[in-house]
This record gives sequence, structure tokens and C-alpha cells, in this order.
Amino acid sequence: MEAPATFTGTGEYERSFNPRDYLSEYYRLSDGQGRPNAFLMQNLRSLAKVFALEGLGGDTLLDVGCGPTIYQLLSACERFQEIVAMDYTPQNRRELESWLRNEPGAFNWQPVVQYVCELEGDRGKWAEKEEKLRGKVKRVLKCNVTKANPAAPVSLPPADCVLSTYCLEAACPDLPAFRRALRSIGGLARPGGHLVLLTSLGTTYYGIGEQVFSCLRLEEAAVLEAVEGAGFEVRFTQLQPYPAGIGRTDMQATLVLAARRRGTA
Ligand SMILES: C[S@@+](CC[C@H](N)C(=O)[O-])C[C@H]1O[C@@H](n2cnc3c(N)ncnc32)[C@H](O)[C@@H]1O
Repeated sequence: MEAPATFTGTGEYERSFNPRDYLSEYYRLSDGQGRPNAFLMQNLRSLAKVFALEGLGGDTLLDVGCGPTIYQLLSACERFQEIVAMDYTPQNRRELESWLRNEPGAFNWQPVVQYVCELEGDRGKWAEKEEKLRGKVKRVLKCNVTKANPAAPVSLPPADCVLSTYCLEAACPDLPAFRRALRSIGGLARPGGHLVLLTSLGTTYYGIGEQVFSCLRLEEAAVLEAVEGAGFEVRFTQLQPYPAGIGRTDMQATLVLAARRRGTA
């Protein structure tokens, strides 16, 4: 498998991104042989650590490029009162809404929720956490991170935190576009508000079933520079090597980052 000849844009996401295949390839806690998903587990541990940082909390959190997933919100929902989830692709928003409505046939996140509850000290609280998260996600909106107002035509009040996991590098074909998108999504946070990013490094593609999607090949220094350039002060970083055996991708590592928007409200 190799990167597509031309960068996959929003059209390809709308036509070809299959949320169920994506979830079963990357987001099951263990595979058919019971082997643990080290990629997912290390992301969950990092998110637990980030959302336990001093001062990282508030009323509103925006999850930009949420995809069909909820793993990124499991620690966050303990620190924020209201969550707005946003993604370009309609089938991803529908998949997320299906879990939020607890519909039969929705993806089973229970093992993942149990794992996070165990990290937080009580595995038995998984059902309570699922209900808490369902209650806190107030809206699921369309967004486009390549637009100056990613939530247009909706105008959102400045948020206490913007979270984005593995989205910008999938949406931006080059570094100038990545920098612009960071400025746009960063502008959704209030001065003094937070930015939490999980960004894949060294990646040119990721596969889902037969489909292959492009990824902007990033290095840590370029991401840090873009975050600072978007008006944020970096407070926390962690580099995680990509464990072999999960999905089909040439991802090298994940950069986990928390930053604070300069200025005061
Ligand atoms: C690799 S998935 C990441 C999904 C999820 N955040 C996660 O952590 O697994 C990339 C996501 O970016 C979304 N996306 C692609 N282009 C976008 C754009 N221009 N604006 C907003 N979202 C976009 C896709 O629909 C997809 O859900």
C-alpha cells in the first residue's frame, strides 16, 4: 500500500470513508485473537494524562474532525460541561449520532470505556460514563477545517477548549494549509482557552478496507511551530511511537500536545 497519487480531499471522504470499517480496523480494544490494541491504549492513557493537567477544564469543548469516534472524549467529558462534535463527513456524524442515541447496532465502545474507567480508578463506572458523555454532547455539526470559520454557517461562541485528533493532517495537503487550518480551529478557542491535539507524524497514508487516504507528512518541529504561530503557548508534549500491527499505514508516531491560547478573556 502507498499514498494516493493526489491528496484525498473532502469529496473522497464523502464518497469513500466507511466509518464502520474505520472503527473496526483502528478502534477495537483487542483483535480477534485477543491481542491488545496498543495504539488505542496509548492514546487513551495520554488523553487521561492531558485532561488531568492543572487548569485544563471549563464549560465548553469543541471536538474538530471528530470522525465516528468517542474515545477522545472519555477523559475530556469529566472536565467540561458541554461538548460540540464536528466533522466534514455526513456518514461519520451519523455513526456518532447513532452511538449517542444508544441505537441498536451502534459501535460497541464498552471495552474502551471500561479501560478508561479503569485508568480513572473504577472500571465498574463504565455505564455511568457512557450516559455522562451522551448527556454532554449537545450538538453534532458539519465543519470544514479548510475554511476560515470551520463551523460556517454556524457561529459558535468561543470555547474553553478545542480538541482535534488525527484530522488536520488528513485534511490539509501541505504545510501552509495545515498552518491556516490550525489558525482557524485555534480561533474557535477563547483567549486563555486550551488546544489539545493528537497528530500523526511521518505519515503519508492510512488504509481503511480497500480505500487509502492521504496524510500530510509532518515532523514534530513543524507542528510545534504551527501551534505557536496560531497564537498558542505549548504546555505539554508527548511523543508516542506507532505500534506495529494496527491498521495499514506508514505512521511513525503520534504527537500529543496541549497548549494555551495567548491573551486573556
Ligand atoms: C483519520 S480520521 C480521524 C477521526 C477521529 N478524530 C479519530 O481520532 O479517529 C480524519 C477525519 O477528518 C475528517 N475530515 C477530513 N477532511 C476534513 C475537513 N476538511 N474538515 C473537517 N473534517 C475533515 C474526516 O471526515 C475524518 O473523520
